[in-house]
Amino acid sequence: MSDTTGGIDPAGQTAERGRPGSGPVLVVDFGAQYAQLIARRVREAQVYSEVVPHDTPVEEMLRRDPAAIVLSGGPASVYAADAPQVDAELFRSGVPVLGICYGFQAMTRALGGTVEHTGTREFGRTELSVCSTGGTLHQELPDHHPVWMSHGDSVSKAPEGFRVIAETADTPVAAFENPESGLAGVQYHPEVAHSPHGQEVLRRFLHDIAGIRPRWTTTSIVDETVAAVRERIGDARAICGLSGGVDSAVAGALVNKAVGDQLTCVFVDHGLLRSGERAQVERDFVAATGARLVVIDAVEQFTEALAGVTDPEEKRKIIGREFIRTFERAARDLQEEAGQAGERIEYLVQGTLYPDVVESGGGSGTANIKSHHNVGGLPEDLQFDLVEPLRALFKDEVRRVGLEMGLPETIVHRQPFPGPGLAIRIIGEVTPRRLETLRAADAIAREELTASGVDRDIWQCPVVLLADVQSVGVQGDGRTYGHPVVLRPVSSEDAMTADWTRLPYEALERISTRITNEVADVNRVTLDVTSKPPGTIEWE
Ligand SMILES: Nc1ncnc2c1ncn2[C@@H]1O[C@H](COP(=O)(O)OP(=O)(O)OP(=O)(O)O)[C@@H](O)[C@H]1O
Ligand SMILES: O=c1[nH]c(=O)c2[nH+]cn([C@@H]3O[C@H](COP(=O)(O)O)[C@@H](O)[C@H]3O)c2[nH]1
Ligand SMILES: NC(=O)CC[C@H](N)C(=O)O
Ligand SMILES: [Mg+2]
Repeated sequence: MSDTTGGIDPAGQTAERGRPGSGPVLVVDFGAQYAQLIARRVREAQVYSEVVPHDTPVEEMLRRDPAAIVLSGGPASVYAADAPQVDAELFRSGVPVLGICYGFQAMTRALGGTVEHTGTREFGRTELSVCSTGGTLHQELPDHHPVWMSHGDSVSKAPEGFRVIAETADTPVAAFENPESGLAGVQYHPEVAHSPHGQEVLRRFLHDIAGIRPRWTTTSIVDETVAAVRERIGDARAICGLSGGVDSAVAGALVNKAVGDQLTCVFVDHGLLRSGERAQVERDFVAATGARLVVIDAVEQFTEALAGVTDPEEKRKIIGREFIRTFERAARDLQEEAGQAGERIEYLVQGTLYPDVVESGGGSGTANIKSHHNVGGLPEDLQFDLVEPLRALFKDEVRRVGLEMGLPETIVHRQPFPGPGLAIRIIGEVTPRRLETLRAADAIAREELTASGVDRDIWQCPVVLLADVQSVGVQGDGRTYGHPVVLRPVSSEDAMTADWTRLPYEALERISTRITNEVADVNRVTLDVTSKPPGTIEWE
């Protein structure tokens, strides 16, 4: 992925002990539930971090000049025939390594210690006893404190040269370290919120054992990304797909800062937008950034391409393709405008975030849940070079970068709206009439939610039109046979998981009454009370 990031690996996270490592902290993913969470916690300790799959060869990892490596947990048993292994070469490279759970066990095995299936299993909250020999990882922590466990195998003997620094009632080797070689491991999960001292343990490893200077701050993200983008784009020209959402606004602002008016932002009106969206984007973004913006009318093109299509993945792929065709058209127009002096526009900037990548099946061994139009929905014949400076980050991280760049709260705290727009909120074929119905219902819901002051409590509230479902109603003493809409209010930190928001009944009542009174084809309003997982936020 490094070739599409626009290069946000910060330089200079050097290990003070003269070890290599001006690159990121690499989290090696052994199929963990929490690999991204580890990377995120490392970034919270102000050290840049990215996840790599466990089958990445050691030489390839070392080529990135990692500041340290964290081996994640995973479902396998280290001694199973097909269990993913750690190449012992890694431990000879001098790069500091922290093993977590499976990573701890795999590290033990690679270094000559013993892992056993002892029959003891620990799941959930477990009390950790810090050994009297102390150790760097648990320095200044209480002698007994809770940690989160999830394992069936245990380390029964630490490798030679390692000091056991913690135990639990059932696990005699719950953590070890060899700080002189920059190596340490823990059986528990320091990355989860249920290990209340976990962040301190990670910090000890990164700052004290690995000797990395904490310098990944929003200021450094901005400076380093701007420098990397400037180097990547050089004198060339670029366009940025701008949606009015926070991700593309921040990506556009970063690139604008890097290359100024070599960048033109392109907003596509595909006819799948919400009411008033186009005008709002034209007004707010230009006012906030001064960047150059062109608006392309592609309503007819998208309407025709989507005619007759009902399958969600097919819709997403078509939308991804048509977005790119529209960007190509915009690039051609801009080149023609510039006349002979204008060179080909090679770069396309997108506000892609990590959740878009992982849901599109772009993580290591992760399933394709849905093809986000800007990742899994891209056509194979894509001619642009992608510049995606936020590709490793989560939205709350991006919001902090946006604030650092001085973008207004109206943009930074805007609720997300998916690129495929209302098309993935009409269950069934997308037609102009159905779009109009949904647009009207959505406008009412948004208006009422804002009026009841809950905008900042919810992540977003899609309104979904069940266009292929009809139900009988009675309105004005007459029978109606209309469509239901679904309200899907969710709360979330990063869209990877979400809960349904308990909205005030009064707000729900006003939304329901107004939609059924004011929107002709809708005679029923329902509420989606499903968390994610098992549901997703959007219905398609
Ligand atoms: N109407 C549009 N015109 C141009 N580009 C778009 C449009 N919609 C989406 N994109 C591109 O697709 C990317 C992904 O969309 P996505 O909705 O995830 O991000 P966003 O709109 O920037 O932020 P948010 O998630 O807050 O809505 C955007 O960052 C942008 O580059
Ligand atoms: O730009 C986008 N292109 C897409 O194809 C897309 N699909 C979902 N989303 C948004 O991503 C977040 C997670 O959504 P799901 O729980 O439905 O997967 C939610 O915020 C969704 O609104 C998209 N955004
Ligand atoms: N969460 C983990 O990494 C578990 C490791 C290993 N599968 C065990 O059960 O012990
Ligand atoms: Mg959006």
